[in-house]
Amino acid sequence: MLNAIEIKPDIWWVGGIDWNERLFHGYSTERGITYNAYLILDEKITLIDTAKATFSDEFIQRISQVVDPSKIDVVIVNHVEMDHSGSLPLIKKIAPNATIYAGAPAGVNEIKAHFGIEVEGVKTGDTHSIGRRTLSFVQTPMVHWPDNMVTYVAEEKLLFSNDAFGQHFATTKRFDDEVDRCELFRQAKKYYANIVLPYGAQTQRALKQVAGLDIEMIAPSHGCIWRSFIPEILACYEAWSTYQTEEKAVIVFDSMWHSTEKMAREITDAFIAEDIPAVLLDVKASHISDIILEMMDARYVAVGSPTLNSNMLPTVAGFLTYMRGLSPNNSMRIGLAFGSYGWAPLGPKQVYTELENMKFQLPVPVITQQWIPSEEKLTELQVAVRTMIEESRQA
Ligand SMILES: Cc1cc2nc3c(=O)[nH]c(=O)nc-3n(C[C@H](O)[C@H](O)[C@H](O)COP(=O)(O)O)c2cc1C
Repeated sequence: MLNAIEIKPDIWWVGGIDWNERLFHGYSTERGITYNAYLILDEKITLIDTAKATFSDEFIQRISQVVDPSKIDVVIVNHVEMDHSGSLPLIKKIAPNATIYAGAPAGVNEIKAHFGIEVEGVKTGDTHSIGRRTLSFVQTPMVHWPDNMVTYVAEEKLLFSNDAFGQHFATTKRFDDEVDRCELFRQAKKYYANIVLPYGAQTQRALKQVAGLDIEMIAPSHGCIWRSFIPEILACYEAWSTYQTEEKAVIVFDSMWHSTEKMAREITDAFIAEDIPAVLLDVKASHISDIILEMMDARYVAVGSPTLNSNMLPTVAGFLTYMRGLSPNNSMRIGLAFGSYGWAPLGPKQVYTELENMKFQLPVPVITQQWIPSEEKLTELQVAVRTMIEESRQA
């Protein structure tokens, strides 16, 4: 087993590593997950967050390598979701005299609802001395649950950021500069796209709140700790939370007999012909959480479905439902709906209505094709792409 790791003098990583989790509440986690918890040895022995219940054995073993777990005096619950709080009842049993703190009122109420445990509430601006160090709390509601908060230790210039700045990335390495940088930022972006995306305004507020803090280390509750690339990840969060897009097209489709696929390929080629990077994704082959990752910074999004039993294909509907929930501020994006049909073009029309409801700019009406795409239809698609690009350039 990987031992507890000292991340600063007397501050230890004691979390769990979930090497083989591949689907985490509908999010494909191809690199696994870590549940990070941290132990501070001070006059009051303090635990920052816990681990998913199924990882409580390794979590307790790691704490035991550093200190007798029954000696824990203080537990901070930055977030009540059970991947971080699942081992709280066990800690409460092992260290019954520990004082547990969570954000008030949401965190306090959620812990009671999950575990029937009464805890102390803290609010933004509250501080708690644990000896040589003082913990300061900043509530960051809806980044990504109502209870979220971060804990700052000024003496260490250390921010325990919980889910913010996290990545689903199982590794024996604990720091950003010890792992492949491209993979690290890809996983940070995928995490943002699938977890934090609906909460851009709240993330902006949280970024402003922590902007005044002197930070040399950000220790999230998932993945690697940031110490070498803090300005870079802060810049990413600034861009992602303000929904910045770039000249990039994502074409998403499903197809039974390749007609809609042929249309999707034509659209892709039309973007490439205009020197715009394009990504072609069949929803059968790509997980929706990866499609959202690709889509997050794309200015152009084309979605295609044929008609099946008077509807769009369920795979495409699933993707659109997922996108709707993540509400990625599509008003900055130019959309296109397309698809094939046999006798009534209801599938592509439904796609169009969905994109319209999600506030995409739609300069071109839905493009439908009865049965197999004709040469004229393929030309119409090329023209549509050029219209989309003009629309963007005029804005
Ligand atoms: C099981 C099945 C159900 C279909 N239902 C409809 C329908 O309700 N309305 C319609 O217009 N076409 C329907 N079609 C025809 C397809 O939409 C048509 O073959 C289309 O060209 C398929 O596009 P694709 O090659 O992209 O899959 C159906 C086809 C299949 C195989």
